[in-house]
Order: sequence, then C-alpha cells, then structure tokens
Amino acid sequence: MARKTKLDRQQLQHFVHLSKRKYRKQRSALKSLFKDDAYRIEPDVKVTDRSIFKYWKTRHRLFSRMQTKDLYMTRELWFSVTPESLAKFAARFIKSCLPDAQVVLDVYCGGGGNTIQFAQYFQKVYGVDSSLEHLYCTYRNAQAYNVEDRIWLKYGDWPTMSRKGRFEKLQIDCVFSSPPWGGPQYLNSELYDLENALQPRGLRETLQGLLRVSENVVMFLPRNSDLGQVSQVTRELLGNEALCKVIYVKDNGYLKGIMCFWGEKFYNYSSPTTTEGPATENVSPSVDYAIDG
Ligand SMILES: C[S@@+](CC[C@H](N)C(=O)[O-])C[C@H]1O[C@@H](n2cnc3c(N)ncnc32)[C@H](O)[C@@H]1O
Repeated sequence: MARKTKLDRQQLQHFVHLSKRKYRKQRSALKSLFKDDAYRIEPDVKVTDRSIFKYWKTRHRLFSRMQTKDLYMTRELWFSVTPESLAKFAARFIKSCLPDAQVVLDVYCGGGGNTIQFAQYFQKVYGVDSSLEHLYCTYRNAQAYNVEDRIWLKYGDWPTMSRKGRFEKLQIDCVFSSPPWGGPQYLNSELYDLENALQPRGLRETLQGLLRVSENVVMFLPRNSDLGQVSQVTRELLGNEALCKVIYVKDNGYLKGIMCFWGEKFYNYSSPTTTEGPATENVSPSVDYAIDG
C-alpha cells in the first residue's frame, strides 16, 4: 500500500499553531520532513549506525509495531523513547486512578512513546517538544498506531511556554513529563541530583510549572534519583502533609526508572499490582513499589 508522505491541511492542524505566519520556517521544514519521508525505520532493515545497533536489536521493546510497520526515529530517540510496556503501564495506571479524565498533556513528548499510549486511553493528548524532528516522528509513529487523530502537537521550549501560562486554561486532567536526564552518564553517580542534572530545568521549577497546569502530575525520572529531593520539593510546593507515590518501573526485568505521581487520586489508589524487585525504601512522604511493565 502506498505510504502517504505529503503533509496535508488536515494533518497540519495537528501541529498546533504551525499554520500561523510566524511559524513559516518551521512549517516549511516540517513539509520537507514529510516529503523526504525522513527518519523512517523499515521493519527488518538493519540500521547502519553501529552506535545504535544495540538499541535497534531490541526495537520491539520501544515500539512493538516496529516489527511490522515503518516507524520514525532520530538518533537521539533511540536512547530516549520510553519503552512501550512502561508507557502502557503509565497510561493504564493513570486511567485507573482518573477514570473520567479525557485530556492529557505530555511535556517533552520525544518520539511519542508515551503520547501514543495515552492516546489509546484518553480522548485528547497534547504533546510538547522543542524538536520539530521529534514532533514529526511522534506524528508518524502515531499513524502507525492509528491514533494520530487524537494527538495535538505543540512546538516550542517548555520553560517558556510554562512561564507564559500556556495550557493552564485548557482543562488538562493530567500532565505527564519525561524530561531529558542528561545522557547515559546519568548513572555515573550513585545519587542523581534532580536539581542540577535534570534538563532543561531542575525538579522544583519543573514540578511547579506542571502543577500550574493540573493537580495530577506524573514524572518519569532516573532510577537513582535522590528521593530526599523528591520529598523536600513535594513538601515545599504542596505542604508538609503532601504525598508523592514513587513507583520503580522495570522493562523485561531491568529497572528503567521511577515514576513519580502527585495528586490525591494517585496515592489513594490501591492497585492490584505486583510488588517485586528492589527493597522498598520508605522515604517519607513517598510510597514505593516495583513494577515490571
Ligand atoms: C527523554 S525525551 C522524551 C521521550 C518521550 N517520552 C518518548 O517516549 O518518546 C526528552 C525530550 O525533551 C525534548 N526537550 C529537550 N529540551 C526541551 C525544551 N526546552 N522544551 C521542550 N522540549 C525539550 C527533547 O527534544 C526530547 O525529545
């Protein structure tokens, strides 16, 4: 079947504001990406870049449809897409805790690992990223999962959007964020410093901005994150009695990171999930689980 490679008017609608005059340059760059069918990964055609070969070998863990469909990946996305099992877990857990939720915002949406899974469970998903190439990949990947009609992508720098109060009036039910961890060296130190190593802003500023959009916030953070900082920031921003649920998430038996949940509906929810894996640390005010997605 012929692949649709042109960006048409209907598709352009899903790139919020890009039809505006001030985004002329970005619109034309986006058209070129579509026209060139850029960053396409065909099933079973080996990647030539040796540095990403090990990621390519387990590509089905990133996107299960990579085995049968064309997906779209920049070099950076090979290292940073949330594995599908974890993205699915996050979407399902949020849906269980917030059954009436309809609108989710995915800040730092990358190649759509999370956006696509959210779109399977929620009516409308906004994705924000400062890389036009990544937004393009998100849209293409959403097409492979037939959920492109539910996603709305906004190009730009999140700290700037946050400062300007973008998304605050849109009645977002839950905001998810998977910020850059600063490359593979995030594991170099025993304890990951959430104020100084997290990109492009530290935990306090990031969480503060996300809480202005919704009272339900989820962040995907390194597994060696300093939970003392999580506790401190939670208390500072939400009061001494506030809680944050921290879930250790695994993919294929490997610990991939932690998911931090802020919002009453998350910590009052008792899930029928398994609790295997590393010993749970009771870092007040956090509640920890280990879950294999
Ligand atoms: C870890 S990746 C997100 C991966 C995503 N959850 C997925 O599954 O594909 C982080 C993303 O943040 C984006 N980013 C980095 N700095 C940004 C900024 N200042 N504003 C918006 N997006 C930014 C990067 O382009 C990258 O796509």
